[in-house]
Amino acid sequence: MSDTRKHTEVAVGILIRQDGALLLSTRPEGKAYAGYWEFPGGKIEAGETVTEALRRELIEELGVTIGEAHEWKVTEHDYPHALVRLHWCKVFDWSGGFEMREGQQMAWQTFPLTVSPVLPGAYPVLDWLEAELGVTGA
Ligand SMILES: Nc1nc2c([nH]c(=O)n2[C@H]2C[C@H](O)[C@@H](COP(=O)(O)OP(=O)(O)OP(=O)(O)O)O2)c(=O)[nH]1
Repeated sequence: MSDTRKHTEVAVGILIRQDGALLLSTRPEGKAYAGYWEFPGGKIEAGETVTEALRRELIEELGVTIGEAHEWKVTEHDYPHALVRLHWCKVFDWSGGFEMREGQQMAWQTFPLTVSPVLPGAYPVLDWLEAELGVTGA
């Protein structure tokens, strides 16, 4: 029953470059929605904070060590494979190279996005980001 499904907690990083571009990457083969574009991140493991999980995931996936992660929004999405709770963090500082350690593709994006398809769980956040950049941009 849907109201008894347990949420999978996920930490997601919105890496924002100085020019305002956002980092998206593709989901590796073998995962649900393989090939879809998403913000980097992954499941929070037992005992981890959102920030700790995000830091670990970005090292594992991209070889990037993040500075401060600013927890921004929490959203939920009900997929056939999982009911996820997404903890969105903005990140402005990082160090290290971008190595696609899981064979992903990456792209720095501004609006309108030029990559697709994007994971549906990211749609609301993309709308908020686009609205913000519309206000603060230019
Ligand atoms: N990373 C990320 N996950 C997202 C986004 N939007 C969205 O709905 N999700 C969902 C998809 C997945 O169900 C879940 C993330 O889980 P995952 O399977 O990618 O995490 P993981 O890397 O820890 O996976 P694994 O080690 O278990 O293979 O969150 C997004 O923009 N980025």
